[in-house]
Amino acid sequence: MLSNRQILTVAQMQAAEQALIDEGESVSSLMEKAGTGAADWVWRMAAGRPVTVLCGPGNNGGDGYVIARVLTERGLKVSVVAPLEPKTDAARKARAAWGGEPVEHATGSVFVDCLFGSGLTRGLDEGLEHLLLRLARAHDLHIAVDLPSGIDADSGEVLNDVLPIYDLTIALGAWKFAHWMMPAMEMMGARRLVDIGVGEDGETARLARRPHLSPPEMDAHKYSRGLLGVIGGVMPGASLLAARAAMHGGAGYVKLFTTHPVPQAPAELVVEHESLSSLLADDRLAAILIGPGLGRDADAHAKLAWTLGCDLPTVCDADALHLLEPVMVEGRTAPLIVTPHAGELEALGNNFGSVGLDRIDQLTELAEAIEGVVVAKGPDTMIDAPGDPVLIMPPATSWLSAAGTGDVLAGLIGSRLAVGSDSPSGHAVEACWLHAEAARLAGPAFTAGDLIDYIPAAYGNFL
Ligand SMILES: NC(=O)C1=CN([C@@H]2O[C@H](COP(=O)(O)OP(=O)(O)OC[C@H]3O[C@@H](n4cnc5c(N)ncnc54)[C@H](OP(=O)(O)O)[C@@H]3O)[C@@H](O)[C@H]2O)[C@@H](O)CC1
Ligand SMILES: Nc1ncnc2c1ncn2[C@@H]1O[C@H](COP(=O)(O)OP(=O)(O)O)[C@@H](O)[C@H]1O
Ligand SMILES: [K+]
Repeated sequence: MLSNRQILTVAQMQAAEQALIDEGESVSSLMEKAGTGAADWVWRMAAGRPVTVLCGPGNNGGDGYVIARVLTERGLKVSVVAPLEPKTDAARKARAAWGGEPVEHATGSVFVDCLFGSGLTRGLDEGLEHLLLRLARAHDLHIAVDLPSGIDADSGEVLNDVLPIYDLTIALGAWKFAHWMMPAMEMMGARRLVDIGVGEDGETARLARRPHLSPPEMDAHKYSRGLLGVIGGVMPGASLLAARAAMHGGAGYVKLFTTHPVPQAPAELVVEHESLSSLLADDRLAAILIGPGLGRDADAHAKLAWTLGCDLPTVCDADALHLLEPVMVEGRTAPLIVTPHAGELEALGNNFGSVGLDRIDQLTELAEAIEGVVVAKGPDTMIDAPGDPVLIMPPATSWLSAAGTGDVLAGLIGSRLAVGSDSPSGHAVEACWLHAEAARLAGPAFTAGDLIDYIPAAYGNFL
């Protein structure tokens, strides 16, 4: 059965195709499924208007010939541009079955890019880049089959400086990483998946599943729902944002520890100014969040080391990620979640020996090194825990690119960890969904403070 969440590398995709071939499929029969499935989407988009298909030399081009044949049979006017002759048997057969004559150039309504798919090994040369752009400019609607040509399927890297922007990308068989990773995902438009028979493999990366949250138990009380301690520092605003978000994330009780005055703290938030060690000695604490507003001085370092030494379920964000060292996590057994944005991921990489790697490898190596969950934030937020498949969040609104929204997310993760009803990575996923949903409900141009106001409504959408 088609898994609409599975994300495969090119090597995994090839292995999956080989498995189907071993079961009796041929490359041509797979191409027929891929091409007809893609043709259905192109047919809907074209709505009777002329279509131009650009076919490359490999099996992506082969899919293009199947699309051209199917749409011609359905009565559409179809032109094929084929700058390179087909090189694979299946593509040659598909071209013969189409039976038409390619043209040098075409104008029309719908442009279908079947130049290269997952077999792309390098950027497009100047001639192909110009052809692709010229054809794209000559059409109103742009559809990429499997992948836009010119991007690396495994990393999402865009290999040419200028490439078309697509209205629709039709993934074949399974998602590739580029469908959900920046910068490639930005040029894909809507994404649709066509089934060619690739089955479910529990080991591979996947899109994070929308969670189902529960209301408190009938006999719940504030401690049974979870007590979260938020440890602040020199910038009380950031830790206050995190604590306020946490109060709406499911935990029954949130305490903010800070030596600095917090005049804007709401009445419901308990602000503690006593010693950190006495706060951490409270055996009712279910989880700790440390980092937002902490600072990076010696005092902050000492607070972080002490906190991690208490071996409580802990979320480290922001400044804590610059101070975190391998010695601080040694011997810990309680769950640890770190929430770096791109810059903090680099900083952690320097301290934990995962530098010079691509994003996915950096993520997985770091999760191993800290023996905890890594939430690599950004437009393509990814979550990994040692031994688990990498999870990628569906894109959230770009209005989240506002100062302090990371503090809100950290508060939500801490809150879910304090609730403690799922695995630590499950809680990270819940929090990312709550965050994204609150942002969706908040609409345009919100601030981090506004975002917090939408968390209860977002929560309601997951009950
Ligand atoms: N396998 C299956 O069962 C199925 C696969 N399917 C489809 O096949 C696609 C993968 O097919 P594929 O592996 O043939 O790769 P594809 O992307 O068409 O191009 C490779 C060719 O391009 C060449 N080339 C590469 N980069 C280049 C560049 N920059 N500039 C110039 N040339 C370049 C490269 O040769 P090279 O020069 O690198 O030796 C090679 O000749 C996949 O995305 C899906 O659409 C479906 O039909 C379902 C069944
Ligand atoms: N362009 C974007 N699209 C979607 N989400 C984004 C985008 N930019 C940032 N975000 C999200 O907003 C939050 C920003 O966090 P962070 O970078 O730590 O900001 P801050 O430190 O100001 O709080 C993260 O959850 C991140 O995933
Ligand atoms: K393509």
